[in-house]
Amino acid sequence: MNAQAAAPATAQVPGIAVRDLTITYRNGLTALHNASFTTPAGSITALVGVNGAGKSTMFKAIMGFLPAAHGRIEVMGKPVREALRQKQIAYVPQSEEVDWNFPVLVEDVVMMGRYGHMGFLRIPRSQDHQAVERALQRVGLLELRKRQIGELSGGQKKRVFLARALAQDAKVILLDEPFTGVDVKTEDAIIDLLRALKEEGRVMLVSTHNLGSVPEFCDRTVLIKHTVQAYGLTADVFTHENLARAFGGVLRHFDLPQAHGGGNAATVGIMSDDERPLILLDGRSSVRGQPRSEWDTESVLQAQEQGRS
Ligand SMILES: Nc1ncnc2c1ncn2[C@@H]1O[C@H](COP(=O)(O)OP(=O)(O)OP(=O)(O)O)[C@@H](O)[C@H]1O
Repeated sequence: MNAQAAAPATAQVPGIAVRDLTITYRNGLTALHNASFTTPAGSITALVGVNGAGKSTMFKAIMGFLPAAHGRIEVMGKPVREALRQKQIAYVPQSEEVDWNFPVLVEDVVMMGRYGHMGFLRIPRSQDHQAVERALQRVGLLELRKRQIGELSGGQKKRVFLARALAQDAKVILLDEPFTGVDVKTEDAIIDLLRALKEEGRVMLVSTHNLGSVPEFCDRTVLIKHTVQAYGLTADVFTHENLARAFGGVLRHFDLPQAHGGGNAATVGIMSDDERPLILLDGRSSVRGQPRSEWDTESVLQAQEQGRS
C-alpha cells in the first residue's frame, strides 16, 4: 500500500495520526516533508528506514520536542499537546541518548514516569510506589530496583525505560531501537511484553533496523525516507519492492530461486540491514514458524477482528 492509499478497515479507533508533517531543523534542514500515516489503538507499528531517514525526528515531533513547519499530529484522537498534558505518551530512548554515569537508582528512573501524576513538590504517594513496583515486576527487574542504573546490562537498561513508560501508564509508547545491543532472549521478552501491551489497547511505535523481527511482532509498518513512503499492514508493506525503495542499495539482498521444495517452488529472498535478516518468499515477508497462508492480509485482519470482539 502506498502512503496515499486508504487506511486499513480496522484503523477506526485512533492511535497515532500524522498528517502532512514537515519538520525543519533550525539549520534549515528539512528532515521530514509531508509525512502521513495512521495507526489504530491496540497496535504495534514498526518505523523502518535507513540511518538519517527521519525516524528519531518523527519521535521527537510526536513527543512535542520539535515544532511542525506544516501538518499536524494527533494522539488518541487529541492534539499532541493535549495528549502530552494527560501523560499519554512515553518515550523509550536509544541507549546513546542517556548519561549512564548519572548516579540514580533503577527505581528512581521508573519513578520519573510518575512525576506527571504527582503534585508540584513531587512527593511520591503509595499509589506511585505501587505503580513503580508493578512496572518493575512486569519487566522482570524488581530484584534490581536498588541498583545504580549504570551498573545494568544494555538489555536491562532498556527494560528500565520500558518500566518507566508503564509506571506512567502511557497509552502510546515510542521505542527508539529497543533491540540494539540486546540478546535474542531479552529481545523475545521485550516482544512478549509489547504484545501484552497491545492487547491492553496501547499503541507502540518501534524504530528498528532488525528487519527479521518486524513481521513477527509488528502488525503494521511505516517505511520512512525523509517522508512516509508506505504504511499499512506489515504483510502488505514489507515487500521486496518497497524495502528496496526505502533502503536503496543499502540492504544486503540474496535470492535463492526455487529453494522451497515440495512442488511449490518459490523464490526465497533474504534482506538484511542488521543482525536478524528478513526472509521473503516470492517477494513477501514471512514469519518464523508460520506458513505464509497464516500471514496474509485477510488472516491478520480476521485475527484482529476476533481479538476485538
Ligand atoms: N538537531 C538536529 N539539527 C539538524 N539536523 C538534524 C538534527 N537531528 C537530526 N538531524 C538531521 O535530520 C536527518 C534525520 O535524522 P534522524 O536522527 O531523524 O534519522 P534516523 O532515521 O533516526 O537515523 P538513525 O537510524 O541513524 O537513528 C538527518 O539528516 C540528520 O542529520
